[in-house]
Amino acid sequence: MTYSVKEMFYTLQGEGFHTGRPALFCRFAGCNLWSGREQDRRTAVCDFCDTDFVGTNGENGGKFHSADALAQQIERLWLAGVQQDVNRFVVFTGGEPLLQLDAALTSAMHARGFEIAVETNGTQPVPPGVDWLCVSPKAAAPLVATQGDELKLVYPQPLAPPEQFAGLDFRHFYLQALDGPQQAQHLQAAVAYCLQHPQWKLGIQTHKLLGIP
Ligand SMILES: C[S@@+](CC[C@H](N)C(=O)[O-])C[C@H]1O[C@@H](n2cnc3c(N)ncnc32)[C@H](O)[C@@H]1O
Ligand SMILES: Nc1nc2[nH]cc(C(=O)O)c2c(=O)[nH]1
Ligand code: SF4
Ligand SMILES: [Mg+2]
Repeated sequence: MTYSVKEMFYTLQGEGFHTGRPALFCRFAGCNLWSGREQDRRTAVCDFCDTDFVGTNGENGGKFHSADALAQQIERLWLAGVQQDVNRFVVFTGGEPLLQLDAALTSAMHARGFEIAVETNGTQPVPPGVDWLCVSPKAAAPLVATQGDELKLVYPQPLAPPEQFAGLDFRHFYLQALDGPQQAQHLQAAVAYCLQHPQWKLGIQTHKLLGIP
């Protein structure tokens, strides 16, 4: 298996349950719900993406020709970032990470002592070895990952209201305001929804507030 990685960076998890936790982010290239090209955004299944996941030209990006080669580079970047080597934590995201993440790579990360988190749109089967699964469903995309650790719904999506997901098997339910020109209104609406439906917590994209990657 060859893995195509857009970028890798050491930062704090900015979103969801593990907000604030130091993590090595591995952003895979490519997604099944958008080409990543602006001219295709209007017609994409997922049209609000805040991320550039095209190609392998980002910081520490590239093609890795085996699970071990990629795991070794993730470990190197982790070690380059930390002073105290504890609590090893990798977040696989993208693009859509479950187009590429496989059992060989989760095994190679576990062999190096990493806890593994995944940020997925929920349209792909989940490989074995994922320690923390965050599913972020998209309206008009089939949801196959109906259980996990946190469900993080970008809000509002008129065709994917929270009630559609409230019965699924997750430990935490977050509404994350849709970032864009209307973000302030979306935040207010998310606050109001959480107040009325205490099953849900407000999720903030804290890295954007902090100005960190
Ligand atoms: C860029 S996606 C990559 C992982 C995966 N493809 C997914 O959609 O979950 C990472 C997270 O950012 C969220 N996200 C993307 N665009 C956003 C936006 N404009 N506002 C708020 N959250 C957004 C996604 O829903 C997802 O939870
Ligand atoms: N700091 C930080 N936290 C994040 N949590 C999820 C992210 C993502 O793009 O998947 C992300 C990201 O891009 N940066
Ligand atoms: S599914 Fe995720 S990576 Fe793909 S376009 Fe949507 S937010 Fe971006
Ligand atoms: Mg992001």
